[in-house]
Amino acid sequence: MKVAVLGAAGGIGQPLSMILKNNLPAGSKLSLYDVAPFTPGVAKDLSHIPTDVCVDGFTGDDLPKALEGADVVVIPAGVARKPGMTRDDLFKVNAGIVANLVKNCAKVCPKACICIITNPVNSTVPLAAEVLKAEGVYDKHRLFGVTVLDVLRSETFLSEELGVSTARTVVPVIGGHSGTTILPLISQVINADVISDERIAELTTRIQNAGTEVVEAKVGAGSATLSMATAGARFALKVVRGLMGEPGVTEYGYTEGDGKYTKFFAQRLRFGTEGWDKTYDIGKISAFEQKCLDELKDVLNGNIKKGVDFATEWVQANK
Ligand SMILES: NC(=O)C1=CN([C@@H]2O[C@H](COP(=O)(O)OP(=O)(O)OC[C@H]3O[C@@H](n4cnc5c(N)ncnc54)[C@H](O)[C@@H]3O)[C@@H](O)[C@H]2O)C=CC1
Ligand SMILES: O=C([O-])CC(=O)C(=O)O
Repeated sequence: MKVAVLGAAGGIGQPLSMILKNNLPAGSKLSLYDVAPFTPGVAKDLSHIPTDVCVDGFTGDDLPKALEGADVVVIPAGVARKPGMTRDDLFKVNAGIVANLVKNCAKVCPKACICIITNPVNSTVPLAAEVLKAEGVYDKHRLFGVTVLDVLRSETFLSEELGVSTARTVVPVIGGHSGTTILPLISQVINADVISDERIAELTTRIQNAGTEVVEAKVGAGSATLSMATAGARFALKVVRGLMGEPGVTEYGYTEGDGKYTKFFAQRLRFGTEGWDKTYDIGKISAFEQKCLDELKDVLNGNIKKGVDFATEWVQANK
């Protein structure tokens, strides 16, 4: 397997690449690309870790070299939030970055599974889909928005709440990846019936605002990087396991599914040898969760439209 990380020299990119170097199957290749000129140095640094994963670093005009033969591309390239900003405020800068990187993927590794971390994920993923369509290579089973950090946070907060190990805490998180579009299904957590409705509402809000909690605590130095690197690696390694033919590997991710709720929607996916091959129904949800789900659809649809509209213009301008 070859995994390329675009934005590999950044706050997420470096620890994500380190986790991948330490955990990809023996014989894999890890390819790092970033506009930062020291990216080959990050690769050199990682290359001294004794695992059977070969690392290469690229910058500048060498993006095609970085992408050559990639099976999985993970994209954390772009700017991060500062206090007072919403994820949507990042769109202006990050939309063009994602469009350009994805166009390169379409040309060099059209069959790669692309995992987008760059915010606002709710919009950058539909945007990427349009760019891939314009290049004639879009396959909805191979394009993902990485929303699994919401799952990690939910596992942490719910295990603290219930006093049980994180290893035994499973929390589905559906919808999207910003504010009220993040919908943890706390009613489905084992023993959640001991948590009051009021407390469930508080926990839901905390999970929805957890990114902002980190942005504020980092006082201007960026947003979640280490927890995100952990989440991004968990996701990418599962995509790899699916591609390698391991049965029954699942995770939550934001993709173009069956359109039951919104065109792009985060839900549990199963990974196969051609990308995701099955989405799981959200199951029985509480009245509170149903109300949240009804309300998030308009917001998410607006975010999706924003990405599609941008891509339509971008594709015309960059023919
Ligand atoms: N999906 C999620 O759950 C999360 C997403 N994020 C998002 O991830 C993105 C990256 O965050 P950080 O790593 O903290 O930011 P960062 O600023 O530390 O790193 C971003 C990296 O992207 C690189 N970059 C910029 N333009 C590029 C281009 N055209 N090609 C290649 N590389 C390029 C920069 O040189 C930098 O090294 C942000 O948009 C942030 O909002 C952050 C946390 C969670
Ligand atoms: O909040 C942000 O800007 C970064 C992010 O997506 C998260 O931490 O969930």
